[in-house]
Amino acid sequence: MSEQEKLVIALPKGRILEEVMPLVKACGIEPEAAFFDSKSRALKFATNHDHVEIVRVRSFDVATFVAFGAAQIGVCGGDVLLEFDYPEIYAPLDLGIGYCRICVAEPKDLSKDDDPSRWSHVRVATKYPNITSKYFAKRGVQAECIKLNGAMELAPNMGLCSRIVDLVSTGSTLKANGLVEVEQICEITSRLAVNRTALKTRSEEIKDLIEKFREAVNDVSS
Ligand SMILES: Nc1ncnc2c1ncn2[C@@H]1O[C@H](COP(=O)(O)OP(=O)(O)OP(=O)(O)O)[C@@H](O)[C@H]1O
Ligand SMILES: O=P(O)(O)OC[C@H]1O[C@H](OP(=O)(O)OP(=O)(O)O)[C@H](O)[C@@H]1O
Repeated sequence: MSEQEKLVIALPKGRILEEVMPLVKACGIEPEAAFFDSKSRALKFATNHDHVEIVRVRSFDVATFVAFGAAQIGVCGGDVLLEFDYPEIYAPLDLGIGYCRICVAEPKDLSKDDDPSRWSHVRVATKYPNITSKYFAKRGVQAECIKLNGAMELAPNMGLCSRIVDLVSTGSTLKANGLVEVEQICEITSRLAVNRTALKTRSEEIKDLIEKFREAVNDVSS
């Protein structure tokens, strides 16, 4: 079988991977042993199906691989899908994993006398400049975004800005860095991401896989 004909599934190598693998297994897909070997430097893996391959990439890159058709299907956080907003991606299924929320946070001391409804301009450190700008634009607030790729919680303490927009789950990272949540932008879970062209040209196999994931999600939640 040529590489062209293979169905490529892109999975995120971070924290979601552990939660997504039971779903992949429930779909009847088992990656080769190297996938589970932390010493392996391989990035592309065969599976128990000749025509199915798995690539393991960074969470943000899953969306890019799927949008450009390098992978036909993938799993990534709703935060990533919102940030890129790729028209080429169809995200039909909430997988019910990777629960978190996108929030605006600021130092505890600042929050005591702060009133977010009076903001007209904010400088924000974030990994999500598009989500942040859109959110504040809707409220008529001009957002100046400083793009960071991690450790956003450091920014207010180091004079980069007063506020951040980041993912919050337990809240312990905010707390450990003297920050408090002042607004919630949206809730996030991980979703199945499908390339729209592939959905048309390889409709049967992709719809079949979406259905398998749907059943796996239902089985887990029932
Ligand atoms: N604290 C959290 N709790 C629950 N889900 C989270 C949390 N942080 C991130 N997520 C979800 O998991 C996804 C992947 O996050 P992860 O931390 O594994 O990778 P990353 O730091 O965004 O990317 P990378 O490490 O590849 O740069 C996020 O896009 C989000 O949907
Ligand atoms: O509310 P909590 O449960 O503390 O989780 C929130 C933290 O989790 C994520 O960071 P991650 O661990 O992915 O690190 P990074 O984004 O800095 O790489 C997010 O960016 C927050 O820093």
